[in-house]
Amino acid sequence: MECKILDGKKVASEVRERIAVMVKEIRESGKVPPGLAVVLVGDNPASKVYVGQKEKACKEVGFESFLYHLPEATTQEELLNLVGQLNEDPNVHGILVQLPLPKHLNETEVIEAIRPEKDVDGFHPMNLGKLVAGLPCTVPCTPKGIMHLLEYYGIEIEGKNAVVVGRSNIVGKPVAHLLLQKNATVTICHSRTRNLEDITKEADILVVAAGRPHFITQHMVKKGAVVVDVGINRLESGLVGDVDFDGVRLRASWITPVPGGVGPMTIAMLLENTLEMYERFS
Ligand SMILES: NC(=O)C1=CN([C@@H]2O[C@H](COP(=O)(O)OP(=O)(O)OC[C@H]3O[C@@H](n4cnc5c(N)ncnc54)[C@H](OP(=O)(O)O)[C@@H]3O)[C@@H](O)[C@H]2O)C=CC1
Ligand SMILES: Nc1nc(=O)c2c([nH]1)NC[C@@H]1CN(c3ccc(C(=O)N[C@@H](CCC(=O)O)C(=O)O)cc3)C=[N+]21
Repeated sequence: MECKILDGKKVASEVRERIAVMVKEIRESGKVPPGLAVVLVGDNPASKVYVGQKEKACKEVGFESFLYHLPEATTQEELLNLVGQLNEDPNVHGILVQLPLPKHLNETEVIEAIRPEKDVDGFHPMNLGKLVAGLPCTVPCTPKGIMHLLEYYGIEIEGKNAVVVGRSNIVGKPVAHLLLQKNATVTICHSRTRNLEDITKEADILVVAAGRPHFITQHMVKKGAVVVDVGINRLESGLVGDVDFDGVRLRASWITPVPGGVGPMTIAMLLENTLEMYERFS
C-alpha cells in the first residue's frame, strides 16, 4: 500500500486564503483590522526565524502585526509591563510571547499575565483548563493544526488507538486531549516510558513531539498507521522531524513531511485564532 502525504503546506495555504478574504471584507467595511502582537525577547536564532514567518503570514492575510523585540537583558517587570500594555491596547486582538524565554524570566508568570481573551497561543491556564473540560476555548495552534489536518484528509479518529510521544503543555498534552474528545483511546508517552516501541507499535494514529531527530523508526510503527511528525530539528544536513521519514513511510498509510507538514499548519492556526479572538472579543 502506498503511503500518502498529509500536506500541511497545501492545507495551510487554503486556510490562509480563506482568512485573507474575510480580512479584506473587514477592511473594506472600514473597521479596525485584526491585530497580532508578537513579543520576542533576546536573539535566539530559531525564534527569530519563527517570528519572521509569523509577521510575513500576518501581512499576507491583511492583519496588523506589532513586533516587540526586547533585549536579552529585559527584566520580568519590564516584560510584564509590556504584556499589561498590550492587554489594554484596542488594536491588539492576539498576544504571542515567543517561547522559550531567556532563563532568567518566569514563563508561567508571563503567560498568566496575558488576558485569556488575547491569549492567541491558548497557553493560559484558563484556556488549557477549558480545553481539558471540553469547553469552548482558544486551542493551542500546533494541536489545532494537527486536528485540522487529520479532519481535512478524512482520517477517522473514533475508537482508534492514538499514541502521543511527548507531554509538553504546548503540544503533547493538548493534542492528547483533542484526540480524546474525538473518542480515540489515548496513550501519552514520555522520557520515563518503558518499552516505548511496544506502545508505539499499537498506534493507529501516532503523534510524535519529542524533539529528537529520527527518533521513530520503521520497526516502531504499525503497518497502516497514520504518523504525525511535530518535531523540528535543525541538523547540518538540514531540517528534519522526529520521525525517520524514509523508513516509516514504507509502513505508514499517511505521514506528515518535515518541512511542509505540521509547521505550516501551526502558522495558519495562529492566524485563525487571531481572527476568532477578533470576532469574539472586539
Ligand atoms: N511543527 C510545529 O509547529 C512545532 C514543532 N515543535 C517541535 O516539536 C518538538 C517537541 O516540542 P515541545 O513539545 O515543545 O518539546 P519539549 O521539549 O517541551 O517536550 C518534549 C517531550 O518529549 C519527551 N521525550 C524526550 N525524549 C524522549 C524519549 N527519549 N522518549 C520518550 N519521550 C521523550 C519529553 O519527556 P519528559 O516530559 O519526560 O521530559 C517531553 O515530554 C520539538 O522538536 C519542537 O521544536 C514544537 C512546537 C510547534
Ligand atoms: N509562543 C509560542 N508559540 C508557538 O507557536 C511557538 C513558540 N512559542 N515557540 C516555538 C514553537 C515552534 N513553532 C513552529 C512554528 C512554525 C514552524 C514552521 O513553519 N515550520 C516549517 C519550516 C520552517 C523552517 O524552514 O524553519 C515547516 O515545518 O515546514 C515550526 C515551528 C511555533 N512555536
